[in-house]
Amino acid sequence: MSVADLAEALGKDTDHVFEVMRYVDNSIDYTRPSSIIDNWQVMKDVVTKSGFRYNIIAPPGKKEENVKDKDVKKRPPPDPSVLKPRPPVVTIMGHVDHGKTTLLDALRHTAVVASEFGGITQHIGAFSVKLNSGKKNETITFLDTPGHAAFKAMRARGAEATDIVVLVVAADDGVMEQTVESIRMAKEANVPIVVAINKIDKSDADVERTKKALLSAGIQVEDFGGDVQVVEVSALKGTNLDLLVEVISLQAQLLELKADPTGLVEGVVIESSTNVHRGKLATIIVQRGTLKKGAVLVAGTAWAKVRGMFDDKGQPLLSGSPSTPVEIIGWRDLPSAGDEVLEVDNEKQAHEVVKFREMLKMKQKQEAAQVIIDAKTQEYLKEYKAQLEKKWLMGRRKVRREGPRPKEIEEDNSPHVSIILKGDVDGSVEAILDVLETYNFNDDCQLSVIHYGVGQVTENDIELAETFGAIIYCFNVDINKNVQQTLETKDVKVKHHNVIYKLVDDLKEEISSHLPEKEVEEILGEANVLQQFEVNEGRHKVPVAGCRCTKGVLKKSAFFRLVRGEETLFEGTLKSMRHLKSDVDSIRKGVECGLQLEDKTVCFQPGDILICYEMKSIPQKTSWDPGF
Ligand SMILES: Nc1nc2c(ncn2[C@@H]2O[C@H](COP(=O)(O)OP(=O)(O)OP(=O)(O)O)[C@@H](O)[C@H]2O)c(=O)[nH]1
Repeated sequence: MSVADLAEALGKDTDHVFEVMRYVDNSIDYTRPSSIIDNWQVMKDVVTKSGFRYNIIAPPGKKEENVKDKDVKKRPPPDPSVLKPRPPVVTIMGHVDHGKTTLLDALRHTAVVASEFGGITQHIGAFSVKLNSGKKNETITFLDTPGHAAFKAMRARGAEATDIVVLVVAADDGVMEQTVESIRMAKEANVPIVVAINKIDKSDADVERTKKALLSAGIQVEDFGGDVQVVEVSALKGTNLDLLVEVISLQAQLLELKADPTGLVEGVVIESSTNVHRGKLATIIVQRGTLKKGAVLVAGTAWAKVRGMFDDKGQPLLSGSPSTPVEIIGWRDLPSAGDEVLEVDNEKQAHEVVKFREMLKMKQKQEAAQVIIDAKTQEYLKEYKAQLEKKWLMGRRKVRREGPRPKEIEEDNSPHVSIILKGDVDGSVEAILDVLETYNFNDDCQLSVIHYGVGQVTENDIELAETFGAIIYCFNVDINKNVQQTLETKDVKVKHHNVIYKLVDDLKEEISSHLPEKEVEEILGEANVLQQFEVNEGRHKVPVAGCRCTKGVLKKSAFFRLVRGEETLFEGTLKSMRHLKSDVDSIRKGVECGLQLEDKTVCFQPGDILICYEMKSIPQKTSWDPGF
């Protein structure tokens, strides 16, 4: 930072910085506004002496590039003329243990049996069931992740992958908590329901009761005149599964499900996993376009160049049309279930999209972190202020924040200085208060901070100052015209400062001026005792010191101290001062004289010293050392 930069950061001019630097060590080299302050301590000192506080933060990173929106979005809705029928995508939902997994297994088994390839099914998150009857090539796609958690997760990401919900309700158990929850979620997503009343093979199965309970739960069962189809099945025994598939197919026909099989692929990730042999895998359901090998896909911040596609029987696929679950190999990163899948033109675009999305993600993370940091800072500041208040109240004996009551002032004649402190920012006021904290009341003058705050001087401040006889100290704040007018009618002192140490120096002077004057000795002269005489005073003989003035002057009216070696034998006034035979008022250096003390009992010896002094009153200075 240069001197000019620092001045700007402080909201001052460079003269201010140079002025403060006069009181800062090692700052002699910084003579021009462009001088770079390379000494950290100098920087800190200038800041604190200016009444600010500093925060140490990491240097700002590279300036954010002005990145263009490189994201890729879904295409606008297709022209109805290009739409082709597509299979329904079905999710099975229901209460715990009502038989979702068993039903899926049974349906998958049906699929295997019906499959022309045969082979072993593998779990890829979804599978297709070919209908035995009906139109040729008619299939249903089942999402192989039962339970509403998966459904919820998909919806939370805005992926409406499901066309029909099969609600499994165990006939022995009836409608339970998660049955109701599943109904609510399907309704919210506006997805039609087909009910599979399961476990009808069980002896305690009660289909009628279950239907009634469903009706109460808001399902318009067809037996009761509603439009929701109900199939009674046994997933375990395989009873009525064909019927269930037919009913689903019927429901799908009612929905007239269609999709655009042309153009760039759009889809949704159903499941993703890593396989030691095959690498990163993800099953997607194509929703638009037809997926081909070599296509480049983006899902969240992951991308893939499709190296291979497989169906749920592990058979390689050449293409994936809408509603078909396809397992894809070729992912560089694993996408997450529910991620929207979009085909892009080439790898370069995939890179750009991913980079852009990562940048957005990072930004969101930073913003979220900033919110937390801001909240923490606020919390810290609040705590800091509370502590400051507490500190001031505790330190009242030293420096009274509240100051004395007006009545106390009238009764209390001991020296005190009351102040009101107004500053431009919290930091400066607190910094000054911190300095005032170092004031030591041993000084015999009490310092009271009647009031402090941020902002301009107000009428209220003036009123307070008048009541308490306080001085208003302004740090970097002005007084507006109206307040100035009020001020002119009052006997209130206002002092302006914009450098802390100057404000403190001023306050020191103010405090000093309130201290009582101090009595000090002023040595006028010194005399050596040559011998003791005795003179008659009435009937008594009194001792007189025969001396020579060796330093300064001896004044008769002044005080004298008789010193013998280390010992002081007398302190007081003279009875008489003579030179030869005559009384004199003073004796100069080199002149001999006879001095008689007020105390006649004091005897003299040659070699004694008499010191002549006067008492003088001098103004006191406060001993307060604020540390700078
Ligand atoms: N008798 C009979 N038992 C069944 C039937 N369907 C499922 N079960 C049994 O009910 C129990 C629970 O079946 P699951 O398929 O695991 O139930 P789920 O709904 O998938 O359970 P969660 O995965 O825990 O939610 C198992 O012991 C099944 O064998 C059925 O039609 N008849």
